Amino acid sequence: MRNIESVTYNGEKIILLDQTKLPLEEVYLEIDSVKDVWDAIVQLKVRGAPAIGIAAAYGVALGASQLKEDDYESFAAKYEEISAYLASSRPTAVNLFWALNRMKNTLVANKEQPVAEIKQILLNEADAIKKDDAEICKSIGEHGLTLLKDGMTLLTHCNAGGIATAKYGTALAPIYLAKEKNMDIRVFADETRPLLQGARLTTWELMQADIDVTLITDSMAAIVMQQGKVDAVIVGCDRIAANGDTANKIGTYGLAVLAQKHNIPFYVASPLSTIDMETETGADIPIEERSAEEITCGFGNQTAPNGVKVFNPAFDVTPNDLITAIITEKGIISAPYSESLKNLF
Ligand SMILES: CSC[C@@H](O)[C@@H](O)C(=O)COP(=O)(O)O
Repeated sequence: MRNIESVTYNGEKIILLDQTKLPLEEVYLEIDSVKDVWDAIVQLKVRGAPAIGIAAAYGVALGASQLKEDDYESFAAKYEEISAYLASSRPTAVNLFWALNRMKNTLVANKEQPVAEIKQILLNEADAIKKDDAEICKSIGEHGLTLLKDGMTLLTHCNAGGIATAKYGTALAPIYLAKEKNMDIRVFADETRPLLQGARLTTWELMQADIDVTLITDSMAAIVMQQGKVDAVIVGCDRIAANGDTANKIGTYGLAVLAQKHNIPFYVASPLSTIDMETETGADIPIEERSAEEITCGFGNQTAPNGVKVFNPAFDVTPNDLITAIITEKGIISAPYSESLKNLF
């Protein structure tokens, strides 16, 4: 598998794979300001819950490294401002807040160190978050692989692959590991309106790895399931509430309903960093709403009348009773999720 890094740090700048340019161009941005990290997250140049967390961790570490304050109190006050700013970029993926929290804990744990030292410790912590994520994704892949059999066809939505994480992805990790074992796994990739993460990113990633992928529009998921062409659905997620309700890219809930109707298992792949035990149910998960133009004028092509009213939620919530199992780095869990999730921590 080609190692495509969506987020790296070269000692001076954050290097981001610009996911808005894919699949036509593989462009890497060199970022040296917190504002540019914020913009990249908002504009989905870097996207996918774990990758957003990694980018925010590097963002806050980079911002801290540029601060002039050399006493801890004033340094920490400025640090808080940077962290709060990055936290305001996108509301749904809990990994953003999880990563900023881990960084803050590192700051506080090292408050007795000289500020110059703390700056390096923060950069090291961002590196550690990224390194951990690659290992976590591999482990999700290993657990997920136990659910796959040679010859299976999976359906996935959005992009929960390597470029949405440090490596391997979450939903795509078992598929990559199956490929390493020469298993024959086929994938239907939903286009994923309106920003086409499935069409642009998942197909690109899987084709790079020589995995058999077939692109369908979101509205074709029903027919491929009805025709018996799908053995399981596997998706990533942006936040799992304490009762197992799961927020993921808009359209995921509909897929889960369809999967139930057709007796197809519906799997969610999730690192523990995406599980939010402080959010009780899906109703409490903040759902990002994005601009009308993403629907009326997608990729610069106007497809709706000027002034039309638009509703554009970026995520929906799949109720826990539609989820066959959640695949984590610590193993596969199933209902009742309130108990099985609690046992993971
Ligand atoms: C491993 S990525 C999991 C999720 O973040 C992914 O499925 C998803 O919904 C991404 O949405 P996006 O808006 O592209 O950031």
